[in-house]
Amino acid sequence: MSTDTTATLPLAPPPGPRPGRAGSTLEAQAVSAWFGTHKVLERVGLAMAANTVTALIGPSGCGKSTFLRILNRMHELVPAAQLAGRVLLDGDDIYDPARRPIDTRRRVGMVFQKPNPFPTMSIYDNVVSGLKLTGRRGLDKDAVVHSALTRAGLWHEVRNRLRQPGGALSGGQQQRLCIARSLAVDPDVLLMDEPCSALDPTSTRRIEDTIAELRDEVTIVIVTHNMQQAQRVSDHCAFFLAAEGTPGHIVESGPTDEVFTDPRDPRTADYVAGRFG
Ligand SMILES: Nc1ncnc2c1ncn2[C@@H]1O[C@H](COP(=O)(O)OP(=O)(O)OP(=O)(O)O)[C@@H](O)[C@H]1O
Repeated sequence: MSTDTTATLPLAPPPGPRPGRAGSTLEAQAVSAWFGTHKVLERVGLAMAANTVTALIGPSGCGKSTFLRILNRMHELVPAAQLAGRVLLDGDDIYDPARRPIDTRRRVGMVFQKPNPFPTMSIYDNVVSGLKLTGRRGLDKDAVVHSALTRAGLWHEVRNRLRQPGGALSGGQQQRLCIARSLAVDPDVLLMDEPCSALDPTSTRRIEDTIAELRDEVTIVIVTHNMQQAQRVSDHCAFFLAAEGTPGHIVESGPTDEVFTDPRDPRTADYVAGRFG
């Protein structure tokens, strides 16, 4: 790889979705969570089918982000955080003592609310930054960069400036760079915690387009406060609520169309109609 800041990668044809590749199923069973003595989730059960997008919706503080972090073992990094229940990734409990957290985090990637590329690191190095950490050595890095940036919908915008710093990109481009960084380690599941909340409408649409394209190869779980976005991007939807100081729980989950147009629970109807939260 040249150090020329205008360098492009001599690769053709551009890679599309990985052939024969499918996302994984993820299933939470009776998941409860605490921070110290504060119980924030109560026996949450949710099946997230392979190659679907599941949106987690609900008012602030009902435990959506905590639940998301439990799905890739980031919750346990918080001091005094505890949990009960099981999370099955393709049928295997990610909390089995024999399994290493790093293996789960390689298979279950995460994109955060605020784009967080390494700002002084080049675009190229940002994309490959997770490879060593996750034990994926000996790969053709140029091919990984080309593929991950293409799948994140960013390749054509940055192909001529791969050696420029990630921090020089716009907010929306930085978020797609973070998606590319997650994709570079070849995850089966991608968790997204309000990935568009810091972005303008155009950048938001680009990320939503990217989510639609990635559905064929990864299973996606997204937290969003934007009801239109939940309807646009998700196949399934789970409505969380933590009423009056009680721990967060799922009031209702199901196909997104049904949750929005024909909810079973009046609290869901009120929330999706914007009557509270
Ligand atoms: N690191 C932490 N230490 C202690 N309590 C925490 C921590 N993180 C979250 N909490 C608490 O857990 C509860 C659930 O928070 P969480 O961030 O999961 O909710 P949320 O639904 O994602 O909210 P928002 O939509 O505002 O992001 C809240 O009461 C919050 O104060």
